[in-house]
Amino acid sequence: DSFWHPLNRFPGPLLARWTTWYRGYYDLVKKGAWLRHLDDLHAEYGPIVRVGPNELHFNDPRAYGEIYAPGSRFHKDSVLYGIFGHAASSVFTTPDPQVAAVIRNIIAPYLTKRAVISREAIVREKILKLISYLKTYTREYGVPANLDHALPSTTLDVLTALIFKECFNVLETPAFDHPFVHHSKPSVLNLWITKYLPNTNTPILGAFTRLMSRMSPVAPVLAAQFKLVEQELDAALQSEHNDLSDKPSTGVPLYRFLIDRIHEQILRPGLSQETVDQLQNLLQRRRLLGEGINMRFAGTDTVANAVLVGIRYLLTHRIVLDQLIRELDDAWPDGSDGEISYETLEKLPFLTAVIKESLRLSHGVVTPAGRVVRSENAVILGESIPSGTTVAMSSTFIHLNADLFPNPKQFNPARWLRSTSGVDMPDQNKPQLEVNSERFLVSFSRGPRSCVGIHLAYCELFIIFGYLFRKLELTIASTDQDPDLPLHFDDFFLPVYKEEPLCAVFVKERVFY
Ligand code: HEM
Repeated sequence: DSFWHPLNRFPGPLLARWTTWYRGYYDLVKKGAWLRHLDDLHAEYGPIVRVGPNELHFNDPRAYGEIYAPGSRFHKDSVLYGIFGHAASSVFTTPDPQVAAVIRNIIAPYLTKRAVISREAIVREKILKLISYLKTYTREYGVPANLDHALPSTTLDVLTALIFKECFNVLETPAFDHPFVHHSKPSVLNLWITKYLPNTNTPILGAFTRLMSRMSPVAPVLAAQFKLVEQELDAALQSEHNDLSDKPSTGVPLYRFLIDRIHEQILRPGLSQETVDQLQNLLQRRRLLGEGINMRFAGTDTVANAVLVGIRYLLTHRIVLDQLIRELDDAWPDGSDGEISYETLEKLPFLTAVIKESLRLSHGVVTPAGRVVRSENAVILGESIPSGTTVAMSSTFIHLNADLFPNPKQFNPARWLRSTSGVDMPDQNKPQLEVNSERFLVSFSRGPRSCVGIHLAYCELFIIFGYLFRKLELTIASTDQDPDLPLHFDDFFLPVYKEEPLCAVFVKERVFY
C-alpha cells in the first residue's frame, strides 16, 4: 500500500518511504550522524521531509510550537522512548501525556523553584567540593583537569544528594576517574541498537539485548547504582508513611515524598476508579524503581553537558569571559570566603545571558523527540497530518536558525541582552531581533512533556558558572581550541563528542585583593 500512502505527497528520499533502516543506517552504521543528515535533507527538500515510512521531520520555528504545543494530545513515539525501558516504567517513557500528567503532578511540587531553593545548600556544597578538588588537581596529578569527567561526576553527586538519602559520592574518586563517567560514552551505542530490534519482549531478542547490555563495560557500574536505588526504595516502602495530615515536605528523599503523596491522592474523595487504578499502579515497586533511575539519568549528564560546552566557549572567548568575571566580582566582592545565593546570581544579566547562550549551543536533547499524531485533523505548517504519523523537530533546528539567532554558530551571550534591560550591549549595531528570542530557547522542550527538572537545572547552572569563575582561573589545555565549536558531535539523545576531551583545563585559585 506504499504506492497510495497519504504521506507520499511529502518530499524526501525514496528509500525512507519504505524502511526505518534508512535512518537506522545513520544512527548505527554512521554512529549518530542522523542529525547532520537531517540538515542535508532539509536543504534539499524544504521545511517538511518524510524521513521514514510513517515519520515527518520539520524545520520551521512555527512547526516546533505546533508539535510541542501546550495541551497537545500527541503521544511520545514508543519506538524511540522504548530504548529507555518499557512504556510504564517511568514518566519519561509514558507515551500518553494525560497518563503522564498523573505522575507529573505528583513530582512537580518536589521540583518547584521554591523547593529547589530550600535545598540549595546541598547544590553549593557539591560545587565547593568540585572547586576544592580542581584547585589542587594539576599539582597532584601533573596534568590538566578533565572537565568532561569532573562535571558529570559533580551533577551526579548533586542529584543523588538531593533526591536520595545517600549521595553516590562519585566526585571523591581520585582524578575524577570514576568508572561510570569513564565508560558512559561507549555504552550509549549499545542502548541505541535496541531501538532497531523489532520487539525486545520476545524471549530470544530480550535475552540478546540483556546479554549485550551485560557485556557493556558500564554494566557492573550501573548495576551497582541500581542496587543503591533499590535499597533506598525498599527502605522507603517498608517504613511507615508520614501522618497524612502532615503535608510531606520537599526536603524528604524522593521515594518518601512520592509514596506519601500518592497515598494522599488516593484518599481524595470523588476519584474515578480509573484514576485510583492509575495511582495504584504508580505504587508498584518496579514502577517506583523506574522513576528514580530515570531521574538519575534525566538530571545529570544534561546539566553537565550544558556547563561543559558553556565553559569551553567562555575559555575560547576571552572578551566574553572578562565581562562575566567583572560582573561576578562586582556582585560578589568577598568571593573568596563568603557565599552567594542562587537568587542573587540569577539577577545578574550577563551571567544569565551566558547561561542561555550555553544552553542554546550545547544542544542538550538533540534527538528529534518524536510525537505521534492522534486525531485526524492535526495541522502542522498548514498541512493536514494523518493520524498515526510520527512528527518531530530537533531543537537544534531552532537554536541554529539564522533568522532567530543571527550568526547562529557564534557564541555571543550579548544576543540575549535587550537595550531596554539597562545593561550595555556590546554589539548594539546588530539589528534587534524581531522575534522574542526568549521564546525560542527550547532546551527544556515545550508543551505537556517539557522538562520537570527545569528549576533544579537553572539553580545548578547559576551556581556552577557563578562559583567556578568567581573562585578559579581556568585556562584551556585541550589541543583543539577552535573558538566556533563545530557541530561535530554524534546524536545519541544527548550529543556525544569525539575522542578528545572538550575541556581539559589548567586551574589556578584566583587571588583577591
Ligand atoms: C540543563 C539541564 C536539562 C536539560 C537541557 C533538560 C532537557 C529536557 C528535555 C528537552 C526534556 C523533554 C524530552 C523529550 O521530550 O523527550 C526533558 C524531560 C525531562 N526532564 Fe529534563 N533537562 C535538564 C535537567 C533535568 C533535571 C535536573 C531533571 C531532574 C531533576 C530532569 C528531569 C526530567 C524528566 C523527569 C523529564 C521527563 C518529563 C516527561 O516525560 O513528561 N531534567 N528534559
